[in-house]
Amino acid sequence: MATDVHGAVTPTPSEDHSAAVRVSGLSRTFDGRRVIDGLELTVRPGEFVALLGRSGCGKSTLLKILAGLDRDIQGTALVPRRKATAFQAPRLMPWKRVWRNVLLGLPGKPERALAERALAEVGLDHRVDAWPKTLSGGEAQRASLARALVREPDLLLLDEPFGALDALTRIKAQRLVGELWQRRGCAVLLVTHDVEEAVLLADRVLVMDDGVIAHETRIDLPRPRDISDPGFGELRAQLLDRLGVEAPTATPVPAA
Ligand SMILES: Nc1ncnc2c1ncn2[C@@H]1O[C@H](COP(=O)(O)OP(=O)(O)OP(=O)(O)O)[C@@H](O)[C@H]1O
Repeated sequence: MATDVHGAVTPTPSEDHSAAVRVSGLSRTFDGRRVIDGLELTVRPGEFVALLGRSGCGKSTLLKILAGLDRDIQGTALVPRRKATAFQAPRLMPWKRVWRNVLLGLPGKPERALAERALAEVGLDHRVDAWPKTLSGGEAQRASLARALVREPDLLLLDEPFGALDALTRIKAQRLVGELWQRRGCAVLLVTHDVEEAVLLADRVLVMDDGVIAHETRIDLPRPRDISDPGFGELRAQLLDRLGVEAPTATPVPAA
């Protein structure tokens, strides 16, 4: 069953299994400036979509709207009732142990075992009783992912979840998200600044500009993807070009 961002149950999407996100004519204005301007977007169930775009183009605004955190909109944004988010900052409550953070906000009296299972899925079974301040950056981000997974989402909204991680931890976290997505089969919308990350993980990469989806690239490379594959490099270069960034080239070795 899908709801719109105002929480009203829509008449048709419960039978409409063709989309996990259906956005139409969406606009959001801040101080007289239209940051999102008649945006159209459809994400299929189980699809992994990455969203790129220059800083300030409205990516996080779109994600907040889809998460139901910003309702001051025009147009429609239909999303599944079961959705979950993970942001760049893990947002763990420091006064609650990790497992309690994972269950935070769930209705009823969810059992600890539920949190334990989700924490095991992200490789944190040994940190169930830890306090958030004792977690490393990568562990905190994985706890935040466990909190999202425990909701069994049909749609996972990720806003730069790896942005603050060091390079090695980031690669591990990307791999984990790829595995979780394949195992869970939920749709993912990932906001990122990292073109390589987008090509590595997504079925489709969207570029946002001027308040709309200005460009889309389908990534048909087989998984698991290899960044040294020529096809990977080609797609990365195309997307960098779209973003107005020159792709790095090998530095010529000066003749002796
Ligand atoms: N609550 C707000 N009040 C006023 N302006 C806002 C508000 N939220 C966002 N904006 C403005 O809307 C524009 C889009 O912001 P948003 O955070 O969505 O961009 P972004 O594409 O996610 O940027 P970045 O890649 O730097 O995170 C920015 O110019 C921002 O200043």
